[in-house]
Amino acid sequence: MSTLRVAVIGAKGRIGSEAVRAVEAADDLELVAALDRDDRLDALTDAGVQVAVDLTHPDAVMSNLEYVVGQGIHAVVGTTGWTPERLAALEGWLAAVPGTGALVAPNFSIGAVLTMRFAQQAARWFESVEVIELHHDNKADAPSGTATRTAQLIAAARHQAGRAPQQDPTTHGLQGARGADVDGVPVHSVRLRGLLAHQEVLFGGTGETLTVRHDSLHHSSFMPGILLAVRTVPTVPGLTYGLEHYLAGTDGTEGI
Ligand SMILES: NC(=O)C1=CN([C@@H]2O[C@H](COP(=O)(O)OP(=O)(O)OC[C@H]3O[C@@H](n4cnc5c(N)ncnc54)[C@H](OP(=O)(O)O)[C@@H]3O)[C@@H](O)[C@H]2O)C=CC1
Ligand SMILES: O=C(O)C1=N[C@H](C(=O)O)C[C@H](O)C1
Repeated sequence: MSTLRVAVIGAKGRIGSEAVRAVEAADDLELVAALDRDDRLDALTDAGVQVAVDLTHPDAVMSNLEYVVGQGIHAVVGTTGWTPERLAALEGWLAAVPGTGALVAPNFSIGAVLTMRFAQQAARWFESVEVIELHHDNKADAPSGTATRTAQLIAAARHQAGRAPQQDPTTHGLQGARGADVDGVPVHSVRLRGLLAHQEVLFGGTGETLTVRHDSLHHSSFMPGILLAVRTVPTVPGLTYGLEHYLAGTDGTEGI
């Protein structure tokens, strides 16, 4: 059986080290490069890498991807900090190397992908919605990539349903008390030692609330999604945003 030659960039980090172990344990994948800060990216070409997994830092990911995609290496990206401008830049680099694919996944865990989907479905039925994300105390970015994407999806679903933007009644208070505004959806970020990655989406209507909650309790929760992405990305040229696009059909159904 021929194996896919894989690299992990950010290999010494919390999720990167788990990804190294997951790739090494997969019979159909071969870990041929494990890079971290200060390692040279040309090691990827020297090692004949076919798929590179970036799990680094919002400050590092764009220069990494410019090199990776420029070399025609497929990219699986879990690193956060994505903006429309960054996605457009990545799309431009991919267009210059036809046949090369990149997946940017705000979250690789199935539960988080489902949370986003359920939140999208619920969004049009409730007047109020707020997102609370809770993470470990070393996280560099806030709000989390997952919470940002969740709020964007909720806002788009509300807009599509013709729902008016939420009105914030606050006239007195401290700056920041109502969280960050992501497309009109308040997003609150908690950073606490002992946590890993958690999210609640709170919906409110007349006399009722609905809470959709997801908890990643260990970095192993992200591994099935990363391995699926590594195996799929060579078959999907161009930019894909969100693991849900790779899940369709994997269990014989239409996907989520
Ligand atoms: N999409 C998803 O499902 C998930 C995404 N993430 C995201 O992944 C990213 C990493 O998270 P986490 O593992 O917790 O962070 P860590 O800080 O634990 O790991 C990042 C690693 O990348 C290294 N690094 C920094 N810059 C570079 C560079 N230019 N080249 C190579 N390596 C570099 C860091 O080195 P140093 O320590 O020296 O800075 C560190 O070893 C974050 O953006 C996080 O949000 C995390 C979990 C799940
Ligand atoms: O930094 C993390 O830990 C995580 N980052 C991603 C995010 O910002 O959404 C995914 C998950 O929440 C873990």
